[in-house]
Amino acid sequence: MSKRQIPVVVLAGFLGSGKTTLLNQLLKHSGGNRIGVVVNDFGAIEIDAMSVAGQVGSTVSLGNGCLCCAVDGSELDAYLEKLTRPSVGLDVIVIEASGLAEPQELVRMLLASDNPNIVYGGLVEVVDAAEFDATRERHPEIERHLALADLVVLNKTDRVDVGALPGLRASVEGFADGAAVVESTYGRIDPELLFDGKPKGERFGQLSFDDLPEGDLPDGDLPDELSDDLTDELTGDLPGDDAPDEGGLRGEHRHVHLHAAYDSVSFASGVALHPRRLLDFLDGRPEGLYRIKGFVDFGPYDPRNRYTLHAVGRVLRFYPEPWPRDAEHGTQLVLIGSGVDGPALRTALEHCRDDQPQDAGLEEVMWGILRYVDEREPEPEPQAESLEPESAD
Ligand SMILES: Nc1nc2c(ncn2[C@@H]2O[C@H](COP(=O)(O)OP(=O)(O)OP(=O)(O)O)[C@@H](O)[C@H]2O)c(=O)[nH]1
Repeated sequence: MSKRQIPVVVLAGFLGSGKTTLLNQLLKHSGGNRIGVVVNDFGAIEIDAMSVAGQVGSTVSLGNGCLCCAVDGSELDAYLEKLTRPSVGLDVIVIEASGLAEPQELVRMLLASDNPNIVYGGLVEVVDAAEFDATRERHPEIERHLALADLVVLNKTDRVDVGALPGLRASVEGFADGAAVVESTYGRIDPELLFDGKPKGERFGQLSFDDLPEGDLPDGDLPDELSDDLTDELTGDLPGDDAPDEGGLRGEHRHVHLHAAYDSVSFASGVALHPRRLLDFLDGRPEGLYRIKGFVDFGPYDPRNRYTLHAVGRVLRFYPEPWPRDAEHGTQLVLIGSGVDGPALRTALEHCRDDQPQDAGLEEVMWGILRYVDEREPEPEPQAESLEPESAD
């Protein structure tokens, strides 16, 4: 009797494009589908894993470092093995890649997996509409990612002039090589696009090893010493199927990865941060510091709420929400940037700590922060009841 294989969808997209937001939308409006989630954070503190709704149960976290650099994908295989046990009863698994992952490496791992219970379900690439041109200029690799996508979600259209949207969409479609492009705000897409329904007449879930070399880095873009190796790899040298090449180009140096140019800095503090000091830090953040995310504790300045902080490029937002019951109060931040001075950033954040609050209770201390407060994205009408996931074990 043939068993139904569980589709595994890769959710990719550059830093801050809206992957976690989209994933949370899917989880809330799953239409009765049971979704397993694998989250891959780039920083040492697993902010994404903590930000996924219903994170207990069928969510597993592959933290600290891009999954695309796992040489043989064995860690991923181990998690997929757990998630695909019949007792878990999942209909679909979504892997949220880090914002710097190379999607083709993840796709390759899935295609190479010998887990008989899964089938590769396609690559969804999330694009920040407002940042698309700037990101592409800095990282032309994005064009390559779009070419591999089965579905492109042009997200944050609310941040783009209505008049500019058709041109932007046409540009994205030009790179997307026939894949469906859907526009969204706050990741609100029809969940059917990922589950049963595939965009009619368009490519979805058809990628195979043969497709992966296409649109990948041409030799000319690579340093000479890397190009032969990459060509080998793209022409069928599957991850893990030859002897490790210690000290050679295998693993982290073998392919040119987007995240090679980025560093992450993690900062945690049990001492509350002073709102004004943090704001000064954020106002003066260096240009290369593209992404900041995490949770901030302003202690006595707002004892009821924790503040989720998101900076994407120059956009800064705080989202206050009551501290979860029993949550230990504290600040946890991940900062991701290119050409940034990690120790200096950490020192600057340490200076934001407020050991002896002098002006606690003075409302105006929070005013600066409140200028950046965004209401949580408005909820659309519920489309279906959500389903509480079971434990993966
Ligand atoms: N204006 C606007 N903001 C959005 C939209 N979608 C997401 N955001 C915001 O963009 C920020 C980043 O969103 P995330 O979902 O965390 O992005 P991500 O791709 O998971 O980020 P990384 O995992 O760091 O790569 C958050 O502040 C979101 O609320 C949108 O459609 N419009």
